[in-house]
Amino acid sequence: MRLRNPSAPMPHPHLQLDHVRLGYRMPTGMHVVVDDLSLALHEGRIGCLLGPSGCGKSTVLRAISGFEPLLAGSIALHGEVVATPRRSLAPEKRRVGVMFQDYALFPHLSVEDNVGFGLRREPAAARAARVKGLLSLVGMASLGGKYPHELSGGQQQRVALARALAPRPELLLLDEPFSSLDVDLRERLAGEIRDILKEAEATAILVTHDQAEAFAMADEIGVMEQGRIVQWGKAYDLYHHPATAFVAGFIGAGVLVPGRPTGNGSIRLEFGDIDAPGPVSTNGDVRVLLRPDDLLADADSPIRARLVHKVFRGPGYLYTLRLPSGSEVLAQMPREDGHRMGDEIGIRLRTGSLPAFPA
Ligand SMILES: Nc1ncnc2c1ncn2[C@@H]1O[C@H](COP(=O)(O)OP(=O)(O)OP(=O)(O)O)[C@@H](O)[C@H]1O
Repeated sequence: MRLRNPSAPMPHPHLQLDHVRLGYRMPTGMHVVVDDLSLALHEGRIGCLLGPSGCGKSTVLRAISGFEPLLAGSIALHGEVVATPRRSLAPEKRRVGVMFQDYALFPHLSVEDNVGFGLRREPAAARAARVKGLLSLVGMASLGGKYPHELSGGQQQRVALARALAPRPELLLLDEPFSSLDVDLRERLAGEIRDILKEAEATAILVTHDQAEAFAMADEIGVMEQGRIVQWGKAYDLYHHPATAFVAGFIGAGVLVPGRPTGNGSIRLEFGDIDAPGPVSTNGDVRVLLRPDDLLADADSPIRARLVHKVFRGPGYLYTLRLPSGSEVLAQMPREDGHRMGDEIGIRLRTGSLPAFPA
């Protein structure tokens, strides 16, 4: 592991986007799809742009790799500005590698030749050594002679990763890399690919609409909504301290329940008071984020809710509970406890404070 002298100034971010605006020219005029987007990623970090379909994630990746002109702002790689609205360094000069969702392996080339494809100008011995090292890094050392159609989806994905890493890109971009794999494999492979990128000391940006993938792979995540990053942070903070109601709704399961600030630092919910997460205006109702793990079953609790839906989730059950007002909340219950549909269950809150947003 490389250690940094703590008194040395922080180096330039490896990738920096400042107030970037991007759009497409339409017959009706310019259609802006990304606006005022800024981010900074340091060397060796894995960042992620996470957001719903159409929010502009792929457009940002194309701008970083040099295939989308900027309408405003700038992009810098390792402290060097590579794009502004007036000038743009050619994609092949940026040393940015891209790995797409469909792997795009060459079907007529063996695994080894696929991985070595970007190294054709290197001397044969150096090229062979690099290919061997990469195949071993991605756990495919014995499969170099196979052809893509002989491999599983996960294996093809590893070959695609080795091929993208081969020319030692300054930055690796991963565009929805797991979307063609089934859900179980996706999360496992995301974790494995994270380990490989860390081992290779690569700096990478992943784009995805899948939160599990983002959480399994990224060090830091930017949640995008309609062309803007609405929150940038670690998975834990996005989950527990969402900055907006949109982030709260997009990340993890949960329900926004109505609440009313009492004026003395707490918020009144239908089933009791919670501490306000910070200064909350008393003039107006709020919505409070309640995650399934915020509620506990408690037979002695005076707060009663009716069980209207119950799903087995392996480690436990996910209950949908209807409160007397008719609003519904989710509750994660640890194991079978004999509750039946329609039962009235005593519940209580696990935590004293929950995120709140203006109603
Ligand atoms: N070539 C294009 N011409 C015109 N509009 C485009 C073009 N490419 C994308 N768009 C529009 O720009 C917006 C952002 O698209 P983009 O592909 O960046 O989103 P995304 O978040 O990557 O979505 P997805 O997850 O579905 O790939 C969308 O409204 C899309 O319709």
